[in-house]
Amino acid sequence: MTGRIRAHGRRGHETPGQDGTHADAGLPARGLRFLLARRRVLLRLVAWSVLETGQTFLIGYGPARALDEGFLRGRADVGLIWLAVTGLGVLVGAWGTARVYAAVAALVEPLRDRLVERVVSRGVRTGDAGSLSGLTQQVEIARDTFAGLVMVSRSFVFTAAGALAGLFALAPPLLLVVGPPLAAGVALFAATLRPLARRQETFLVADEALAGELGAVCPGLRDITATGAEAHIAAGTGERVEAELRAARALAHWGVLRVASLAIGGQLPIVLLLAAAPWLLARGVTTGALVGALAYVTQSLLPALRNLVHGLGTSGSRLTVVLRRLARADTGMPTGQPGPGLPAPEPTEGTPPAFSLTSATFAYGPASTPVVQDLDLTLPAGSHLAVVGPSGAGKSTLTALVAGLLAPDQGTITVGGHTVPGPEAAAARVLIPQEAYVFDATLAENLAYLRPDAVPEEELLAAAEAVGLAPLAERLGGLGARVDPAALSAGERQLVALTRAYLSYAPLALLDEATCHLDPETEERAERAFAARPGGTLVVVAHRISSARRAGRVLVMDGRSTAYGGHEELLRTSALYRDLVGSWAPGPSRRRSEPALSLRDADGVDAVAGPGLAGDGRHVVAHGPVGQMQAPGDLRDGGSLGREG
Ligand SMILES: Nc1ncnc2c1ncn2[C@@H]1O[C@H](COP(=O)(O)OP(=O)(O)OP(=O)(O)O)[C@@H](O)[C@H]1O
Repeated sequence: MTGRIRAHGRRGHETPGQDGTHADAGLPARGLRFLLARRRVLLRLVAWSVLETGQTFLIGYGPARALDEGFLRGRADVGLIWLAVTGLGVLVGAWGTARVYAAVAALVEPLRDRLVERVVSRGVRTGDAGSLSGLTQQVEIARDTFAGLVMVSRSFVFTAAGALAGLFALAPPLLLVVGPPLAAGVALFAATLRPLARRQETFLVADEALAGELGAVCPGLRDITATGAEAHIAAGTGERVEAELRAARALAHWGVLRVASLAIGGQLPIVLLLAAAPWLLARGVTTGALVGALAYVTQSLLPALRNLVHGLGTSGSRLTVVLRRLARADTGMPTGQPGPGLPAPEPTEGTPPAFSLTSATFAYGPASTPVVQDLDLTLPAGSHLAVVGPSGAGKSTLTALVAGLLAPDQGTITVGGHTVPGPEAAAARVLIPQEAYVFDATLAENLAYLRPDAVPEEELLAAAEAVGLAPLAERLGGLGARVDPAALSAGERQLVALTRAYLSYAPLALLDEATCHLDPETEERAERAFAARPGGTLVVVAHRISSARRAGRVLVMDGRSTAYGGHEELLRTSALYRDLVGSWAPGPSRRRSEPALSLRDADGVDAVAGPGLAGDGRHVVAHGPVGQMQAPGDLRDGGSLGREG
């Protein structure tokens, strides 16, 4: 078979409650306790930050003095000395900032260590390696974000202190011009902080939910199409896109206020200083002081405020979300709601064939040799067909055409009387590929995924029993047990996928080597269960002779030539089929005296065949080891093949 996708994705359905977006009263108190326990580090941080205050002070004061006492009085040497003092101040400030980083590390690393310790001990206790790796990643986010927050908020406080002190030292009237808009901007920002943080959180949760959804969906696109779940997946993903869009809009509305606070607190003072220049000069404010004030606003206050607004506005809420999750050891695991699945097929007048190909031709490229050419094949509802052929003969291509994954270049295909491709046809078939799609949710959610309705527990258990999943279900801990796809063997995943398909309303089941990892007995049980679905049709791309024997009809594919008939008939008529049967591992030979199937032709005359059956236009009554089909119409015959090789 061609490669198939195994998606281990999970369907995250995070709600604010689950995600910890509601207030967690313990968190601020714990944060305060953490800081108080590190008073010495905090003191060191303050001490080094004071150097930054001094640097800020000099950024405005130095140039002001250089102008007023130096350059404007024709004393360039004095001006240069003041500029040199300013430069020295900047150097000392930079040295202080480097020490600040070390102090911040001393504050942040213990937080990280403590969080890692908690996360790891929880992971060791629960043995939940997947959640452990997710949580440690969140710890790193928390560490980086916390460090960023400490830096920007500290920087704003000490820069603002230095700038305000400088303005006062230069000329107190300058404070009257710069102070009120700065205070108004900071007040507006403070007022928007909480609502903005809530919206930021909502956005983050919506963003993660969408990313989780896409992470789960994208690797399984082929399987989703194969199982006809496109509409459901599109609806689920669409909801998440909408949720993120709504969250982004709400965030943007509040973001406008954030920009306004920056404009009022950081940019308005520049305009006011320029506009009030005559008034200030008239009150004895010197030119140098005016230039110094402009330097404070443009070089210190505005950048510090901008960092605060962006840093606290974005990182603050991110940190809150992450810390809450870590505090609750909650990574937002999914609730994994079962999807609406496939709609029940519309009841139709009469019973259309399970599928029908009319002059179907398909090639993978315009210049390629067709894999399927001019094929007419009609399979009555309720049949059991095995598709066999050497590797590369086109078996998967045929199932993909019937499933609507590929479109024929010529001819038409219908499933359940509905044209392929189309939603009705998609709802009438389920394709189970070789690589089974199992997702990280409960077993019940995995099994009921293709059902639009709530599936009673008894039905799930009955399906598990029929397909052969029951022992695994018991071992996993029942229907409510969480399934870790990576912890299942390939065969176990196939059993889960088969049971899911068994429970779906799609009457046509296409098993594209979907049982290749099962042992022969389990494979037989699963195939028989599918064949016995009332009104169900089973198409199996067979990889064992036993599969072909069990099926009422066999389609032999070999490039562009095909042969169609019962097992015995094909043994007589198809050299390729004889070769294939010979090359398959021989099972214990059946005694010819023990008929596997008895055939009753259309006139009610019984005929006896060996393993398998033969002949068009016959009804089949099964008994004996191969004939344990239970459902009426299980091996109903009547398939027709327009083109035989
Ligand atoms: N996506 C593709 N693009 C181009 N050629 C393809 C593609 N998929 C299959 N083919 C070719 O089409 C032919 C039929 O492939 P297909 O997978 O249907 O065969 P198969 O009978 O299912 O083989 P197997 O038993 O090995 O899985 C092969 O020659 C294969 O190389």
